[in-house]
Amino acid sequence: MSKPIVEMKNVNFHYGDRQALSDVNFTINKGDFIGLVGPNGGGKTTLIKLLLGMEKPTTGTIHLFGQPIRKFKEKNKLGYVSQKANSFNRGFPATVEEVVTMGLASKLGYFRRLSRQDKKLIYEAVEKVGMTDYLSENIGDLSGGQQQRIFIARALVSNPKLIILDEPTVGVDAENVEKFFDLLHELNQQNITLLLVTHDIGTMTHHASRVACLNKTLHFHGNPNEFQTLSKDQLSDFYGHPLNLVTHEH
Ligand SMILES: Nc1ncnc2c1ncn2[C@@H]1O[C@H](COP(=O)(O)OP(=O)(O)OP(=O)(O)O)[C@@H](O)[C@H]1O
Repeated sequence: MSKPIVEMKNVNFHYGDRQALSDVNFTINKGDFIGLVGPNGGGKTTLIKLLLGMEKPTTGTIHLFGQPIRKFKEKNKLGYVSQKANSFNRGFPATVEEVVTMGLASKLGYFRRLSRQDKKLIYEAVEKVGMTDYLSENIGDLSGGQQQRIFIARALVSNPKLIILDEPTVGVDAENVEKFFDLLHELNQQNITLLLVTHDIGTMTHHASRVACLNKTLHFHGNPNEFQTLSKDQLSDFYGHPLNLVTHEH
């Protein structure tokens, strides 16, 4: 079996006196589509910051693509779509094409001319997310769900192997959430590994291949069917408060 893409071992993390992560052992294998859930303040964003190298574990180790994280340099293999990505105001002066082009910034520097190959990458990424008709529109004029697609395209231009998404469907209506998950499914079929932080447990369990539940430590890591069969008491223990798991019939 190939090495995991992400391997966290005995990871602890403190913000000053506050422990945000405690003895986290977590692996992501190639081809996984992991839904990361947990209560507010459970440490999901902190875990992402560690994977992106924005914070270092207080103790414990992290390997990315088989390398210790401090030696890992192939940043293009990691794509990131943040929670606040879809909050551009109307009239924000950048077109869809310009926003997606920013995904090549680490390769190009901001002001270099685009080569024909760069343009091809940009158009292919926009096509993959089904937004070709919107290339010259202002990003601020798109809906939250459409903006989120553009941010996926921006992540796709660097040809990432793992995309991390932090609550990408906040503020997106139910119908478009479903379409968004369909897009994630397609990307996953094209060999892109996904780590999705979400509070939308019902929709996620229909699409993810594994579910991880984080409340300081990893309380559950298994397949969505097992997650759905957890008892109310088990879920309440994980979440620190009662939780009704609402799943949607398909
Ligand atoms: N910069 C910071 N300084 C101090 N404490 C922080 C900081 N960022 C987060 N925390 C604390 O660390 C804990 C984990 O926070 P984190 O944002 O990782 O949780 P989360 O699971 O992403 O929450 P949510 O679902 O609400 O986004 C919380 O107790 C939070 O208050």
